[in-house]
Amino acid sequence: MKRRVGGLETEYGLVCVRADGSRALEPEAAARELFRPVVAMGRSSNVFLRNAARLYLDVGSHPEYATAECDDWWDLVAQDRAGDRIFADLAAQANERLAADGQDARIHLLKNNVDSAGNAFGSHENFLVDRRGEFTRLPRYLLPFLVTRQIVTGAGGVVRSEPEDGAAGGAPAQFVFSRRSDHMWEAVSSATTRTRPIINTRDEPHGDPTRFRRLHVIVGDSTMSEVSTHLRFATTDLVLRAIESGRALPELALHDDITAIRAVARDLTGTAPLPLAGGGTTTALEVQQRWLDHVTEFADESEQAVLETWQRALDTVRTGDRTWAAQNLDWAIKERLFTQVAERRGVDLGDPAIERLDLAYHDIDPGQGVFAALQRRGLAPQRLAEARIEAARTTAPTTTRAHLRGQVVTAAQEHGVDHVVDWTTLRLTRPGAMPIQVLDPFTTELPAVDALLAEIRSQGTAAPAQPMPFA
Ligand SMILES: Nc1ncnc2c1ncn2[C@@H]1O[C@H](COP(=O)(O)OP(=O)(O)OP(=O)(O)O)[C@@H](O)[C@H]1O
Ligand SMILES: [Mg+2]
Repeated sequence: MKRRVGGLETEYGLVCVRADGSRALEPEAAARELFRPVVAMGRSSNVFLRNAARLYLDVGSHPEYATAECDDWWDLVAQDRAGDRIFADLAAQANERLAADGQDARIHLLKNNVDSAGNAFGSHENFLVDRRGEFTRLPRYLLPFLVTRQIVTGAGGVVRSEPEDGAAGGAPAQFVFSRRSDHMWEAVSSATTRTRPIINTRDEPHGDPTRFRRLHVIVGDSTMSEVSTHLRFATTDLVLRAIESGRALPELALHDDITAIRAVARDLTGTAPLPLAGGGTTTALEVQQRWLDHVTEFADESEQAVLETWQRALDTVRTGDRTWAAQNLDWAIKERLFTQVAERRGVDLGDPAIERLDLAYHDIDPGQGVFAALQRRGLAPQRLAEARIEAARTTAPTTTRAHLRGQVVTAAQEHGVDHVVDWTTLRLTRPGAMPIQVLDPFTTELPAVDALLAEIRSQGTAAPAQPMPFA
């Protein structure tokens, strides 16, 4: 597929603490407070916004934002960043209500993947693929790429590895490319939580099932850096295109994906031997470089910047020179930050202060989050213009069917007309209203939608309702 649709689902960690750091509200109660304006406006904790994204409360009290369908990966980053701001505003509003109520309680939303109790939650990438392509052939080529992709796009973090010799004193704390690697239990499966696979095969295309499938990639870390988020989609898209092209591909199937993903996380040199299914070994750096070299053969002019950034990321691991990466890639930004703070305080990386810093890095509150503070000091990237991120809060991507959904939701909100939409369907809730199906994610114009918009405008109340106050 030359043009591909994709979307990113982010589950946020939710904590509500007192000024002394102890827990103030249980997650369920904090989530209820957070979603109060959403439920008041949308009469549900599962709504679609004017930017065509889905905002909802998933099981386990993890607020989730799923971006609209994008076919440009910088658009996707803008839509994702807009989601952070929408949730940051909801949290700020909830905190004002709690304070006005005299409660010593503050909600924090964390765009990360593991909470302090060791529970993992997700950041799922969705890619449209052709039904006729051999879906069953995908994992063989995609898995080695995804297992090793963390050396580029991992969020970084600290784990306590098992001591190799059972020595006393506990396991040493160690910086890793991705903590999520330890929470992956299967390579491919149709479950998302129970066994947590790298690729989820649940067949839910959100489109014409005879033409499309939706590839659901579960392995990614939530990334704060726009460069890291962009690379997750841009590199995977290129690899998918290579697989779809039918040409000869790098044969790098690993002997054991799950053992390998944990080993890759812990090896900051990228050179630890990874046994291949067909005998012999490879390394994380080799797998990534082979794929990069392979896709370079057919990438076009507009993709040169992605190839260069990908190469820079690999060179960082190969040479150990962090100059560029420590200001661009999440794992390297965190590696430098944690190392500096640990040295300054005379503690090791396993110290609780470093764990708190890790959480604060992912706090989406623009005033309290460490990532936002680093951005202000020029130590973390901001590639997208401020205006583009702000516009993405209320404007859907214009090059996919999200454009249609965005128009319908915007008009319905402005005119106070009850409606129900999902990824494929648009309809009014009045009795007898016919649903409009948009089964091709690339559709951006449809006469039936024009008619629906005219109906909404004619039905609308004389004094239009205000759009949702948070987006
Ligand atoms: N045909 C498609 N191909 C690829 N991505 C799609 C397609 N249709 C929708 N998407 C994207 O897939 C994501 C779906 O998010 P959603 O949270 O609803 O996921 P789900 O897997 O269907 O459900 P849940 O998270 O409730 O299990 C969105 O980011 C959306 O933009
Ligand atoms: Mg979801």
